[in-house]
Amino acid sequence: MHLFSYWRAFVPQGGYRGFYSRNTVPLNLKVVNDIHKRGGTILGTSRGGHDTTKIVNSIEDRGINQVYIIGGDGTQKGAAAIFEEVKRRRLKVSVVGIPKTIDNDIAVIDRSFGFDTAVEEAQRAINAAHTEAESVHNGIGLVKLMGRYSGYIAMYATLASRDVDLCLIPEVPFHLEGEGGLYEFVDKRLRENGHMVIVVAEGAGQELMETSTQARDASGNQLLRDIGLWLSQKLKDHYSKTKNESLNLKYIDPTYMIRAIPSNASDNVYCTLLAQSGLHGAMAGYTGFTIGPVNGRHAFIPISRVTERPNRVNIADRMWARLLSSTNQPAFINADKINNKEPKEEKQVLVLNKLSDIFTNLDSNSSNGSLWSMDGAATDSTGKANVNTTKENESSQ
Ligand SMILES: Nc1ncnc2c1ncn2[C@@H]1O[C@H](COP(=O)(O)OP(=O)(O)O)[C@@H](O)[C@H]1O
Ligand SMILES: O=P(O)(O)OC[C@H]1O[C@](O)(COP(=O)(O)O)[C@@H](O)[C@@H]1O
Repeated sequence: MHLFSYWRAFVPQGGYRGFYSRNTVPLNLKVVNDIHKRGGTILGTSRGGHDTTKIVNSIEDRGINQVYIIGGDGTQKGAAAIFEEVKRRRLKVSVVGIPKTIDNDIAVIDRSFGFDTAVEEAQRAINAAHTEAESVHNGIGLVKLMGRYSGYIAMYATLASRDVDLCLIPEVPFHLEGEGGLYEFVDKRLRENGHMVIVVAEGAGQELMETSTQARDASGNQLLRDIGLWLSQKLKDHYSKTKNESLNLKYIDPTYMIRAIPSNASDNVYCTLLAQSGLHGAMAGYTGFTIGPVNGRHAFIPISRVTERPNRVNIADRMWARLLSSTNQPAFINADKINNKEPKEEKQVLVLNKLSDIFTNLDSNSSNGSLWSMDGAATDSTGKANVNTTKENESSQ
Protein backbone atom coordinates (compact mmCIF):
# COMPACT_ATOMS: atom_id res chain seq x y z
CA MET A 1 0.00 0.00 0.00
CA HIS A 2 1.34 3.40 -0.91
CA LEU A 3 0.20 5.51 1.96
CA PHE A 4 1.75 8.60 0.55
CA SER A 5 -0.61 8.63 -2.39
CA TYR A 6 -3.44 9.63 -0.05
CA TRP A 7 -1.54 12.41 1.63
CA ARG A 8 -1.48 16.10 1.04
CA ALA A 9 0.89 18.61 2.60
CA PHE A 10 0.33 22.25 3.33
CA VAL A 11 2.41 24.71 1.30
CA PRO A 12 3.61 27.11 -0.01
CA GLN A 13 4.04 29.81 2.63
CA GLY A 14 5.78 27.24 4.74
CA GLY A 15 5.85 26.59 8.45
CA TYR A 16 2.76 27.18 10.57
CA ARG A 17 1.38 29.77 8.14
CA GLY A 18 1.03 26.95 5.62
CA PHE A 19 -1.74 25.42 7.73
CA TYR A 20 -4.12 28.26 6.96
CA SER A 21 -2.92 29.14 3.48
CA ARG A 22 -5.17 27.80 0.77
CA ASN A 23 -2.69 25.73 -1.18
CA THR A 24 -1.76 22.14 -0.61
CA VAL A 25 0.23 19.68 -2.67
CA PRO A 26 -0.18 15.92 -2.81
CA LEU A 27 2.71 14.03 -1.29
CA ASN A 28 2.83 10.99 -3.52
CA LEU A 29 5.83 8.76 -4.13
CA LYS A 30 6.77 10.67 -7.26
CA VAL A 31 6.95 13.99 -5.39
CA VAL A 32 9.01 12.69 -2.49
CA ASN A 33 11.12 10.31 -4.58
CA ASP A 34 14.45 12.15 -4.33
CA ILE A 35 13.89 14.80 -1.66
CA HIS A 36 16.41 13.11 0.64
CA LYS A 37 19.10 14.07 -1.86
CA ARG A 38 18.25 17.76 -1.68
CA GLY A 39 18.91 20.37 0.97
CA GLY A 40 16.25 22.77 2.24
CA THR A 41 12.58 21.83 2.28
CA ILE A 42 9.92 21.27 -0.37
CA LEU A 43 7.31 22.30 2.20
CA GLY A 44 8.85 25.69 2.90
CA THR A 45 9.62 27.14 6.31
CA SER A 46 8.96 30.35 8.20
CA ARG A 47 9.44 32.14 11.50
CA GLY A 48 6.37 33.15 13.52
CA GLY A 49 2.86 32.72 12.15
CA HIS A 50 1.64 30.29 14.80
CA ASP A 51 -2.06 30.91 15.37
CA THR A 52 -3.40 27.88 17.23
CA THR A 53 -7.06 28.62 16.57
CA LYS A 54 -6.61 29.16 12.85
CA ILE A 55 -4.41 26.10 12.54
CA VAL A 56 -6.83 23.78 14.32
CA ASN A 57 -9.79 25.31 12.45
CA SER A 58 -8.02 24.40 9.25
CA ILE A 59 -7.27 20.87 10.47
CA GLU A 60 -10.92 20.45 11.47
CA ASP A 61 -12.38 21.98 8.30
CA ARG A 62 -10.27 19.79 6.07
CA GLY A 63 -11.03 16.63 8.02
CA ILE A 64 -7.38 15.86 8.66
CA ASN A 65 -6.78 13.07 11.17
CA GLN A 66 -2.98 12.85 11.33
CA VAL A 67 -0.67 15.85 11.64
CA TYR A 68 3.12 15.51 11.45
CA ILE A 69 4.97 18.65 12.50
CA ILE A 70 8.64 18.87 11.57
CA GLY A 71 11.05 21.28 13.26
CA GLY A 72 13.09 22.39 16.23
CA ASP A 73 12.42 23.47 19.77
CA GLY A 74 10.00 26.28 18.84
CA THR A 75 8.14 24.03 16.41
CA GLN A 76 7.61 21.40 19.10
CA LYS A 77 6.11 24.09 21.37
CA GLY A 78 3.76 24.98 18.55
CA ALA A 79 2.89 21.28 18.13
CA ALA A 80 2.15 21.05 21.87
CA ALA A 81 -0.25 24.00 21.58
CA ILE A 82 -1.99 22.37 18.61
CA PHE A 83 -2.29 19.09 20.49
CA GLU A 84 -3.85 20.84 23.50
CA GLU A 85 -6.38 22.61 21.29
CA VAL A 86 -7.19 19.42 19.37
CA LYS A 87 -7.73 17.69 22.70
CA ARG A 88 -9.90 20.53 24.01
CA ARG A 89 -12.11 20.22 20.93
CA ARG A 90 -12.13 16.43 21.24
CA LEU A 91 -11.04 15.95 17.65
CA LYS A 92 -9.92 12.55 16.43
CA VAL A 93 -6.56 13.86 15.26
CA SER A 94 -3.11 12.44 16.02
CA VAL A 95 -0.50 15.15 16.50
CA VAL A 96 3.07 13.96 16.01
CA GLY A 97 6.26 16.01 16.45
CA ILE A 98 9.29 15.19 14.29
CA PRO A 99 12.55 16.60 15.74
CA LYS A 100 14.43 18.38 12.96
CA THR A 101 17.03 21.04 13.68
CA ILE A 102 20.75 21.29 13.15
CA ASP A 103 21.06 22.98 16.57
CA ASN A 104 20.21 19.79 18.54
CA ASP A 105 18.35 21.94 21.05
CA ILE A 106 15.42 19.55 21.60
CA ALA A 107 15.41 18.02 25.07
CA VAL A 108 15.15 14.33 26.03
CA ILE A 109 16.14 12.82 22.66
CA ASP A 110 19.71 11.76 21.88
CA ARG A 111 19.99 14.04 18.84
CA SER A 112 17.81 15.83 16.34
CA PHE A 113 17.68 15.16 12.61
CA GLY A 114 20.23 17.39 10.80
CA PHE A 115 22.69 17.70 13.65
CA ASP A 116 25.02 14.95 12.47
CA THR A 117 25.11 16.43 8.96
CA ALA A 118 25.90 19.88 10.33
CA VAL A 119 28.78 18.59 12.44
CA GLU A 120 30.19 16.72 9.46
CA GLU A 121 29.90 19.69 7.10
CA ALA A 122 31.45 22.00 9.70
CA GLN A 123 34.66 19.96 9.33
CA ARG A 124 35.18 21.44 5.88
CA ALA A 125 35.14 24.97 7.26
CA ILE A 126 37.40 24.05 10.16
CA ASN A 127 39.85 22.31 7.82
CA ALA A 128 39.95 25.42 5.63
CA ALA A 129 40.49 27.63 8.67
CA HIS A 130 43.32 25.40 9.84
CA THR A 131 44.99 25.33 6.43
CA GLU A 132 44.83 29.11 6.16
CA ALA A 133 46.04 29.67 9.72
CA GLU A 134 49.03 27.35 9.56
CA SER A 135 50.18 28.81 6.24
CA VAL A 136 51.00 32.20 7.72
CA HIS A 137 52.78 33.68 10.70
CA ASN A 138 50.46 34.56 13.60
CA GLY A 139 47.58 32.93 11.75
CA ILE A 140 44.16 32.62 13.29
CA GLY A 141 41.34 30.76 11.55
CA LEU A 142 38.02 31.77 13.09
CA VAL A 143 34.91 29.76 12.20
CA LYS A 144 31.37 30.71 13.24
CA LEU A 145 28.85 27.87 13.50
CA MET A 146 25.12 27.91 14.17
CA GLY A 147 23.71 27.46 17.64
CA ARG A 148 21.56 30.27 18.95
CA TYR A 149 21.20 29.05 22.54
CA SER A 150 22.90 25.63 22.35
CA GLY A 151 26.54 25.06 21.48
CA TYR A 152 26.22 21.44 20.36
CA ILE A 153 27.38 21.93 16.78
CA ALA A 154 30.45 23.88 17.92
CA MET A 155 31.25 21.35 20.64
CA TYR A 156 30.94 18.23 18.46
CA ALA A 157 32.64 19.86 15.46
CA THR A 158 35.55 20.75 17.74
CA LEU A 159 35.75 17.25 19.19
CA ALA A 160 35.56 15.69 15.72
CA SER A 161 38.19 17.93 14.19
CA ARG A 162 40.92 18.03 16.83
CA ASP A 163 42.41 21.00 14.95
CA VAL A 164 40.47 23.47 17.09
CA ASP A 165 42.31 25.33 19.86
CA LEU A 166 39.39 27.21 21.33
CA CYS A 167 35.64 26.54 21.26
CA LEU A 168 33.21 29.21 22.46
CA ILE A 169 29.56 28.33 23.11
CA PRO A 170 26.52 30.23 24.48
CA GLU A 171 26.48 28.12 27.65
CA VAL A 172 29.94 29.33 28.70
CA PRO A 173 30.29 33.07 29.19
CA PHE A 174 33.86 34.07 28.42
CA HIS A 175 35.98 37.13 29.10
CA LEU A 176 38.71 38.71 27.04
CA GLU A 177 41.08 40.46 29.42
CA GLY A 178 43.11 39.32 32.41
CA GLU A 179 44.12 36.03 33.91
CA GLY A 180 42.35 33.03 32.37
CA GLY A 181 40.92 35.28 29.69
CA LEU A 182 40.73 34.75 25.94
CA TYR A 183 43.55 37.18 25.04
CA GLU A 184 45.97 35.43 27.39
CA PHE A 185 45.18 32.05 25.84
CA VAL A 186 45.44 33.31 22.26
CA ASP A 187 48.79 34.97 22.99
CA LYS A 188 50.09 31.72 24.48
CA ARG A 189 48.93 29.54 21.58
CA LEU A 190 50.38 31.87 18.95
CA ARG A 191 53.66 32.04 20.86
CA GLU A 192 53.84 28.23 21.11
CA ASN A 193 52.38 27.13 17.75
CA GLY A 194 52.44 30.21 15.51
CA HIS A 195 48.80 29.64 14.55
CA MET A 196 45.46 28.60 16.01
CA VAL A 197 41.84 27.77 15.13
CA ILE A 198 38.86 29.20 17.01
CA VAL A 199 35.29 27.91 16.67
CA VAL A 200 32.54 30.18 17.94
CA ALA A 201 28.82 29.37 18.15
CA GLU A 202 26.64 32.22 16.92
CA GLY A 203 24.97 32.65 20.34
CA ALA A 204 28.25 32.84 22.28
CA GLY A 205 29.45 36.07 23.91
CA GLN A 206 26.32 38.07 23.05
CA GLU A 207 26.43 39.75 26.44
CA LEU A 208 29.93 41.12 25.72
CA MET A 209 28.95 43.17 22.71
CA GLU A 210 28.15 46.76 23.62
CA THR A 211 25.64 46.84 20.80
CA SER A 212 23.82 43.77 22.07
CA THR A 213 20.17 43.84 21.00
CA GLN A 214 16.87 42.83 22.56
CA ALA A 215 15.20 42.69 19.13
CA ARG A 216 13.46 39.40 18.27
CA ASP A 217 12.49 37.56 15.12
CA ALA A 218 8.87 36.64 14.32
CA SER A 219 9.19 33.45 16.39
CA GLY A 220 10.38 35.37 19.44
CA ASN A 221 14.01 34.32 19.14
CA GLN A 222 16.56 36.97 20.07
CA LEU A 223 18.21 38.53 17.02
CA LEU A 224 21.91 37.96 17.41
CA ARG A 225 24.90 40.19 16.69
CA ASP A 226 27.69 38.68 14.63
CA ILE A 227 30.05 37.37 17.30
CA GLY A 228 32.53 36.28 14.63
CA LEU A 229 32.98 39.76 13.18
CA TRP A 230 33.10 41.30 16.63
CA LEU A 231 35.70 38.84 17.90
CA SER A 232 37.82 39.26 14.77
CA GLN A 233 37.99 42.99 15.35
CA LYS A 234 38.70 42.62 19.06
CA LEU A 235 41.58 40.22 18.40
CA LYS A 236 43.09 42.47 15.73
CA ASP A 237 42.81 45.50 18.02
CA HIS A 238 44.37 43.60 20.89
CA TYR A 239 47.27 42.43 18.78
CA SER A 240 48.02 45.81 17.27
CA LYS A 241 47.93 47.39 20.75
CA THR A 242 50.09 44.86 22.58
CA LYS A 243 52.48 43.48 19.93
CA ASN A 244 54.61 44.90 17.21
CA GLU A 245 53.53 42.25 14.74
CA SER A 246 50.50 41.82 12.57
CA LEU A 247 47.83 39.21 13.11
CA ASN A 248 46.72 37.15 10.12
CA LEU A 249 43.10 36.45 10.94
CA LYS A 250 40.78 34.72 8.49
CA TYR A 251 37.11 34.72 9.44
CA ILE A 252 34.91 32.01 7.90
CA ASP A 253 31.11 32.08 8.27
CA PRO A 254 29.77 28.84 6.72
CA THR A 255 26.52 28.84 8.74
CA TYR A 256 23.92 28.91 5.96
CA MET A 257 26.08 26.75 3.68
CA ILE A 258 26.06 24.12 6.40
CA ARG A 259 22.30 24.32 6.98
CA ALA A 260 21.55 24.17 3.25
CA ILE A 261 23.30 20.92 2.35
CA PRO A 262 21.52 17.58 1.87
CA SER A 263 21.55 15.30 4.89
CA ASN A 264 24.34 12.74 5.22
CA ALA A 265 23.91 8.96 5.24
CA SER A 266 23.53 8.71 8.99
CA ASP A 267 20.84 11.40 9.05
CA ASN A 268 19.08 9.73 6.12
CA VAL A 269 18.80 6.48 8.07
CA TYR A 270 17.67 8.43 11.13
CA CYS A 271 15.04 10.17 9.01
CA THR A 272 13.66 6.82 7.87
CA LEU A 273 13.36 5.69 11.49
CA LEU A 274 11.64 8.92 12.48
CA ALA A 275 9.17 8.58 9.63
CA GLN A 276 8.37 4.94 10.32
CA SER A 277 8.14 5.37 14.09
CA GLY A 278 5.99 8.49 13.82
CA LEU A 279 3.61 6.76 11.47
CA HIS A 280 3.41 3.62 13.62
CA GLY A 281 2.62 5.74 16.67
CA ALA A 282 -0.18 7.62 14.95
CA MET A 283 -1.58 4.43 13.40
CA ALA A 284 -1.50 2.78 16.83
CA GLY A 285 -3.69 5.62 18.08
CA TYR A 286 -1.14 7.62 20.03
CA THR A 287 -1.14 11.38 19.88
CA GLY A 288 0.63 14.39 21.36
CA PHE A 289 4.04 12.79 21.10
CA THR A 290 7.41 13.54 19.60
CA ILE A 291 9.39 10.66 18.20
CA GLY A 292 13.11 10.20 18.73
CA PRO A 293 15.89 8.07 20.18
CA VAL A 294 16.33 8.11 23.95
CA ASN A 295 19.48 6.38 25.15
CA GLY A 296 19.63 4.66 21.76
CA ARG A 297 16.06 3.36 21.69
CA HIS A 298 13.42 4.97 19.53
CA ALA A 299 10.66 6.23 21.79
CA PHE A 300 7.38 8.12 21.75
CA ILE A 301 7.82 11.10 24.05
CA PRO A 302 4.92 13.31 25.16
CA ILE A 303 5.45 16.67 23.44
CA SER A 304 5.09 18.43 26.78
CA ARG A 305 8.22 16.62 28.00
CA VAL A 306 10.43 17.78 25.14
CA THR A 307 9.23 21.36 25.43
CA GLU A 308 9.74 21.71 29.19
CA ARG A 309 13.22 23.09 28.62
CA PRO A 310 15.61 23.50 25.72
CA ASN A 311 18.48 21.08 25.33
CA ARG A 312 21.66 22.95 26.15
CA VAL A 313 25.24 21.75 26.61
CA ASN A 314 25.71 20.75 30.24
CA ILE A 315 29.16 22.06 30.97
CA ALA A 316 29.38 20.02 34.16
CA ASP A 317 29.02 16.92 32.00
CA ARG A 318 31.83 14.68 30.75
CA MET A 319 31.55 15.73 27.11
CA TRP A 320 32.45 19.33 27.84
CA ALA A 321 35.27 18.12 30.12
CA ARG A 322 36.52 16.03 27.20
CA LEU A 323 36.50 19.08 24.99
CA LEU A 324 38.43 21.10 27.56
CA SER A 325 41.06 18.38 27.85
CA SER A 326 41.27 18.11 24.06
CA THR A 327 41.76 21.84 23.42
CA ASN A 328 43.36 22.79 26.74
CA GLN A 329 41.44 26.03 26.56
CA PRO A 330 40.54 28.01 29.68
CA ALA A 331 37.34 26.81 31.40
CA PHE A 332 36.34 30.49 31.86
CA ILE A 333 34.01 29.56 34.68
CA ASN A 334 34.00 27.27 37.64
CA ALA A 335 32.19 24.12 36.51
CA ASP A 336 31.45 23.13 40.14
CA LYS A 337 29.25 26.18 40.57
CA ILE A 338 27.31 25.32 37.45
CA ASN A 339 27.05 21.71 38.54
CA ASN A 340 25.22 22.72 41.70
CA LYS A 341 22.79 24.86 39.77
CA GLU A 342 21.79 22.16 37.28
CA PRO A 343 18.59 20.43 38.43
CA LYS A 344 19.03 16.69 38.44
CA GLU A 345 16.36 14.84 36.48
CA GLU A 346 14.84 11.75 37.95
CA LYS A 347 13.43 8.59 36.49
CA GLN A 348 9.82 9.14 35.59
CA VAL A 349 6.92 6.83 34.93
CA LEU A 350 4.20 8.71 33.09
CA VAL A 351 1.32 7.81 30.84
CA LEU A 352 1.38 8.32 27.09
CA ASN A 353 -1.63 9.96 25.50
CA LYS A 354 -3.89 7.73 23.43
CA LEU A 355 -6.65 9.10 21.29
CA SER A 356 -9.08 6.57 22.75
CA ASP A 357 -8.22 7.73 26.30
CA ILE A 358 -8.90 11.31 25.36
CA PHE A 359 -12.41 10.35 24.42
CA THR A 360 -13.14 7.97 27.25
CA ASN A 361 -11.45 9.76 30.13
CA LEU A 362 -10.31 13.18 29.11
CA ASP A 363 -10.05 14.64 32.59
CA SER A 364 -8.00 11.93 34.22
CA ASN A 365 -5.53 11.71 31.37
CA SER A 366 -2.44 13.71 32.21
CA SER A 367 -1.09 15.74 29.35
CA ASN A 368 2.40 14.88 30.51
CA GLY A 369 2.35 11.31 29.26
CA SER A 370 5.26 8.92 29.17
CA LEU A 371 8.01 7.65 26.98
CA TRP A 372 7.10 4.55 25.03
CA SER A 373 9.84 2.54 23.47
CA MET A 374 9.27 1.45 19.86
CA ASP A 375 10.90 -1.93 20.46
CA GLY A 376 9.12 -2.38 23.75
CA ALA A 377 12.36 -3.02 25.61
CA ALA A 378 11.93 -0.10 27.92
CA THR A 379 8.28 -0.67 28.71
CA ASP A 380 6.72 -2.89 31.31
CA SER A 381 3.83 -5.29 30.79
CA THR A 382 1.23 -2.59 31.30
CA GLY A 383 2.69 -0.61 28.45
CA LYS A 384 4.02 1.98 30.85
CA ALA A 385 7.55 3.06 30.27
CA ASN A 386 10.32 3.20 32.79
CA VAL A 387 12.93 5.17 30.99
CA ASN A 388 15.44 7.52 32.48
CA THR A 389 14.64 10.72 30.66
CA THR A 390 17.89 12.40 31.62
CA LYS A 391 19.75 13.17 28.42
CA GLU A 392 22.80 11.23 29.48
CA ASN A 393 23.93 10.12 26.06
CA GLU A 394 27.36 11.48 26.77
CA SER A 395 27.99 9.49 29.91
CA SER A 396 27.68 6.18 28.12
CA GLN A 397 30.30 7.07 25.55
N1 LIG B 1 5.74 28.81 22.50
C1 LIG B 1 5.28 28.66 21.25
N2 LIG B 1 3.97 28.43 21.03
C2 LIG B 1 3.49 28.27 19.77
N3 LIG B 1 4.26 28.36 18.66
C3 LIG B 1 5.58 28.59 18.83
C4 LIG B 1 6.17 28.76 20.12
N4 LIG B 1 7.49 28.97 19.96
C5 LIG B 1 7.73 28.95 18.63
N5 LIG B 1 6.59 28.71 17.96
C6 LIG B 1 6.43 28.64 16.49
O1 LIG B 1 7.21 27.56 16.00
C7 LIG B 1 7.77 27.89 14.73
C8 LIG B 1 9.22 27.60 14.70
O2 LIG B 1 9.89 28.22 15.79
P1 LIG B 1 11.39 28.76 15.63
O3 LIG B 1 11.86 29.18 16.97
O4 LIG B 1 11.40 29.79 14.54
O5 LIG B 1 12.21 27.54 15.02
P2 LIG B 1 12.65 26.12 15.61
O6 LIG B 1 11.49 25.20 15.50
O7 LIG B 1 13.78 25.73 14.73
O8 LIG B 1 13.07 26.35 17.06
C9 LIG B 1 7.41 29.36 14.47
O9 LIG B 1 6.35 29.40 13.56
C10 LIG B 1 7.00 29.89 15.83
O10 LIG B 1 6.02 30.89 15.73
O1 LIG C 1 18.48 33.35 9.84
P1 LIG C 1 17.45 32.33 10.12
O2 LIG C 1 16.87 31.72 8.90
O3 LIG C 1 16.43 32.82 11.10
O4 LIG C 1 18.20 31.10 10.80
C1 LIG C 1 19.13 31.26 11.83
C2 LIG C 1 18.89 30.28 12.92
O5 LIG C 1 18.67 28.97 12.46
C3 LIG C 1 19.18 28.03 13.39
O6 LIG C 1 20.24 27.30 12.85
C4 LIG C 1 18.16 27.04 13.68
O7 LIG C 1 17.83 26.43 12.44
P2 LIG C 1 17.04 25.07 12.34
O8 LIG C 1 16.13 25.04 13.55
O9 LIG C 1 16.31 25.18 11.06
O10 LIG C 1 18.00 23.98 12.36
C5 LIG C 1 19.73 28.84 14.55
O11 LIG C 1 20.89 28.34 15.08
C6 LIG C 1 19.99 30.14 13.87
O12 LIG C 1 20.02 31.21 14.77
